[in-house]
Amino acid sequence: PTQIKAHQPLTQRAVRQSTTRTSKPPGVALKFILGPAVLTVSARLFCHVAHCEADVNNNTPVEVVAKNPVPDFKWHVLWEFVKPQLFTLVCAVVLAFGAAILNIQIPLMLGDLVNVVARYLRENTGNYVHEIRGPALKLLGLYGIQGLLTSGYIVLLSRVGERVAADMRKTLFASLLRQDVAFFDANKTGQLVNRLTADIQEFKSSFKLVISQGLRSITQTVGCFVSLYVISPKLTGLTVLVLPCLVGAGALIGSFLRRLSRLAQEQVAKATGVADEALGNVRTVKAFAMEERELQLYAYEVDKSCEMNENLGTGIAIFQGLSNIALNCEPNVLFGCLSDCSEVKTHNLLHDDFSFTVKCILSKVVNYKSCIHFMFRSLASISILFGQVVRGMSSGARVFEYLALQPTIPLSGGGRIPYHSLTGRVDFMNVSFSYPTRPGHQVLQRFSLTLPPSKTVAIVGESGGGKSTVASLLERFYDPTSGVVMLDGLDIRTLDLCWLRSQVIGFINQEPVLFGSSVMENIRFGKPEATDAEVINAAKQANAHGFITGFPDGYNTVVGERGVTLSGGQKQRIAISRALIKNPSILVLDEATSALDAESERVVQEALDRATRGRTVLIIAHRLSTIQRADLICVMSNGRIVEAGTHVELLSKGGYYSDLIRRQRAEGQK
Ligand SMILES: Nc1ncnc2c1ncn2[C@@H]1O[C@H](COP(=O)(O)OP(=O)(O)OP(=O)(O)O)[C@@H](O)[C@H]1O
Repeated sequence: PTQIKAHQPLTQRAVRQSTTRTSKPPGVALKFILGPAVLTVSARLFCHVAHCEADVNNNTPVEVVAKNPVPDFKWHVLWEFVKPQLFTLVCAVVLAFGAAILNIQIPLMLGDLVNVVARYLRENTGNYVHEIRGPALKLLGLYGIQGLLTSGYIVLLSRVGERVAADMRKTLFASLLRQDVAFFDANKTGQLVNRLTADIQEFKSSFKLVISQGLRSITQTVGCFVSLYVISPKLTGLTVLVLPCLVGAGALIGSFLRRLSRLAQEQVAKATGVADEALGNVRTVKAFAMEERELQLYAYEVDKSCEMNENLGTGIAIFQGLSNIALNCEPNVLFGCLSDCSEVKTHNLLHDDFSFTVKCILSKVVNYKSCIHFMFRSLASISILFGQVVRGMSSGARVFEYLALQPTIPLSGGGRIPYHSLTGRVDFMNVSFSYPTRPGHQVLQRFSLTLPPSKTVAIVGESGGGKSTVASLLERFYDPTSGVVMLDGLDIRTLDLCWLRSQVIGFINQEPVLFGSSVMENIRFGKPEATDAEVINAAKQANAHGFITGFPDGYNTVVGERGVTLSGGQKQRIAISRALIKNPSILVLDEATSALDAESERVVQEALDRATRGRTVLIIAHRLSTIQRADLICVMSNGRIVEAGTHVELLSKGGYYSDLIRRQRAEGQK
């Protein structure tokens, strides 16, 4: 049996396993009824806690965004997107309204036509063709105009929908790119991409459907209502009394369904996140033969989202069923009251002829009943639309939630130091820091360090000691919880961040990430306005020109997603070229050679030695051999500098550094 199991296709096994994992516990329906309520209460509590912790640390409470389960749908934000399309939208609405009015006219015209046919059949006199021509042509004309109006409003409406969706996508993408690094620590990429794609798609579909179908149903309802009033004002009054109760009950169930929808959409985004992570790291997944586990994880999340969406579907179905029952029963209840209706009594008094009275009332009743049925059918289709409104609004709310986010570290604004007077001196003064996603864990504690202009400072120390965090603070990926980082004596929080990152600091890390475009574009990423000659010059400085020109397509070689078609050393040298092209005053090398083999390291090190000349350099190093020539070496432990000096000074001290060197040599000999 084990063997048979081993040969089962992955999908079947994963699906089976995930089914067992997600098999419904008893009372699952209850969970979904109580769940949202409990979540709302608990989310409020937790949000509060997260907020308090973040406040204590003076950091962005990023979790608040991630944990807030029900963002509100903000009409004013929608208005901002719709405003530029207002003229087109109004035209679409007018055309749709015209089409709906004609829709009401068509049965009446059809009635005229049928009357002519019936009269001719009954009396068999007159010129049939002559008599039928008028109503028939009118009806044909009506069909034609109705068709034109319908095409017109669909064209306009789809234009509005597409443009609103495109604007939303662009604005949301811009808003996401603006966010702090801490925001990306707290939110999975797949979930963010889901908001850009699935949520906006859902919102767009709902938007278009609600306007086209909603307008038709509402117009028909209003048209029928007027007809009802003409037939019997009293019965219509009774209807008006009953309707608000139905609408109130509907709104109540609606808010519950919206919450359910929101949870279901969150779950879909979570499943996308799992797939995104697995596909994005497919080499690691394959290297560990983890395809099956990833599939199980994905199947588990998909099953959960399927279950939640089924529950939502059941909720919507129950709601629509109930509203249909209510809408269909209402006319009958009204007619139950008809015997009591004074209109009937008046008819009885006025007309002694009982059969005449019955005929009059019956025709009125039939008219009223068919009219009210037509109206309730329209109302029923509005209630069906309601499901779409629920989904559309919660998708919209999810999009708007991220649009409203303001980064705590603004990308632009602040001062710039003129290039000729910039020395590149950096001071960390009493910096304490904890990551916003882990506010209780202090990574740096009253950390102080100076990077003198044009000198090389290396930080070494145990793993997790906070070395990379120092580099992140210099790049201003995060702001210190307390203390200050200064550039040429100015707090970097007062400087223009865009200038700082694009012109002052060059950053090269252990695993350089390239984009799936050409070598030329990847290097130019460091300075978009750079000429081809500048790109080639930067590549020469980084020892990259030789291998690039060795490729058949030279600088036009496409490097594949994240640079998969290049070796580690080649990627690193392109990353160095990318950093050098902006001619930065400060270079940060975060373990830039630690992922390379000895030969690649030698070539890259050569490039780095050339690149670091005349600049302020911060090297975060694992391999101590690469930093021996640094002007200052600092040993970090638990977020503090415990030892500092040159290689020779530190060796002679016989402290932490010499201990590290000894350990590394011992590891190398093993
Ligand atoms: N984005 C993050 N969110 C939360 N905690 C983080 C984050 N990045 C790092 N940390 C934590 O901060 C501490 C310091 O990490 P850091 O990467 O600065 O150490 P390091 O000295 O560079 O380690 P290594 O030499 O292994 O790269 C670690 O405990 C780590 O778990």
